[in-house]
Amino acid sequence: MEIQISGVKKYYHSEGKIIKALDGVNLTIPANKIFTLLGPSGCGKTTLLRSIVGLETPDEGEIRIGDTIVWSSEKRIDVPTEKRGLGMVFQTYAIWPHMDVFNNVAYPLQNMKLPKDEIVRRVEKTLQFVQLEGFGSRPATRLSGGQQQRVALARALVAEPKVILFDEPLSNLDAKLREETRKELRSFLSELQITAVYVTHDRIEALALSDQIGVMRAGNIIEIGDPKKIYFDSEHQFVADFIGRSNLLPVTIQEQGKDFTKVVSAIGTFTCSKREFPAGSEITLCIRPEFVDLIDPADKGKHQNTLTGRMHTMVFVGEVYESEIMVGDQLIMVKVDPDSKVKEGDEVVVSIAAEHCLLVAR
Ligand SMILES: Nc1ncnc2c1ncn2[C@@H]1O[C@H](COP(=O)(O)OP(=O)(O)OP(=O)(O)O)[C@@H](O)[C@H]1O
Repeated sequence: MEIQISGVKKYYHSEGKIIKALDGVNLTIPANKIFTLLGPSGCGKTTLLRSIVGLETPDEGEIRIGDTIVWSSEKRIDVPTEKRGLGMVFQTYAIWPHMDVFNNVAYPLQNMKLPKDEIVRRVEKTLQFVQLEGFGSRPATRLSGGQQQRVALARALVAEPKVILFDEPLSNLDAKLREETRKELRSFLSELQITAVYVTHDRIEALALSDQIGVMRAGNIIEIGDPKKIYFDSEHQFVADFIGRSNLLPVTIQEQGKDFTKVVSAIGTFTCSKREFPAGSEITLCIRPEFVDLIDPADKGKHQNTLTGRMHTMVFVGEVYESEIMVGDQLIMVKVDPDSKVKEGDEVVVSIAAEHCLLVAR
């Protein structure tokens, strides 16, 4: 089911200040996809999620789930949480320690007062789906973190909701388990064909899990796109910077060509992927470290956008050296192959293909 959010505002008043947690959010969350709200702490992700669920009452606007208006300030509609047909998984799994796995998962169905045999059938089907078949009588506390998270997922799914919402569900797991659970979750959700709304401030999680990402800043959605669009082709410096390591250089436009834009920075001119900006715009050139190529100085004339500098630092992190080159008085981050012969202090020449010179609004 599609979720439509129109003009939703939520202001908090604290110590004489107004906090604009949601500042007129307009957003369409597509049906049957994994949509992630990504942004730094305090940008309003949880407030938006809780407003969809009905745990938070916005000040203004309208929220529609499928064809049903679940909240509207103007029409004075406020459908209670339990009638919104949603499943929810929280950061703290919120599974009940005094119950076994079966009863944890069965709880929403028992609340709906379904017949006992129907409850057993649906709980078993859901436990099988999350690969916890045969765990029904296990006390919930005698499960690993990843298994507890799957119980929470099963409980959210058992009533067959049309929409499932996740608030940082993996943040209590260690790094390795988080990675595994992320993969599992993606495959569970893809198989179910369900609308999933996922809140995280972890960019890798957002990239790995989502069909679409909505990046939030200060109570607003500033950019929406699939993970590759957000990573490779973002439009705002804030998004480019938040989603991955990048070299950000202030630039001014020198020339708009037919299929390129030429810009000037403190360390030289760059020919970039074409992007139109209003005259006089203050813009930023974003270059990801993985697209800065070390080249043979003798080949300098054959390459675009070359820079000469000195290798400043090289930190070996396994698959690459995370390195920095000093060009003028600007440090440029670059990834260097682990078998490279280059050493700190060497003079080096790098080039960056125009297609990887991304111009973004500040
Ligand atoms: N009950 C409240 N009273 C006052 N301010 C609040 C309240 N709840 C949230 N806020 C403020 O509203 C803003 C948005 O909070 P929210 O929890 O939605 O952000 P978030 O993006 O989910 O952050 P995090 O990733 O840290 O959970 C923050 O500035 C927060 O301090």
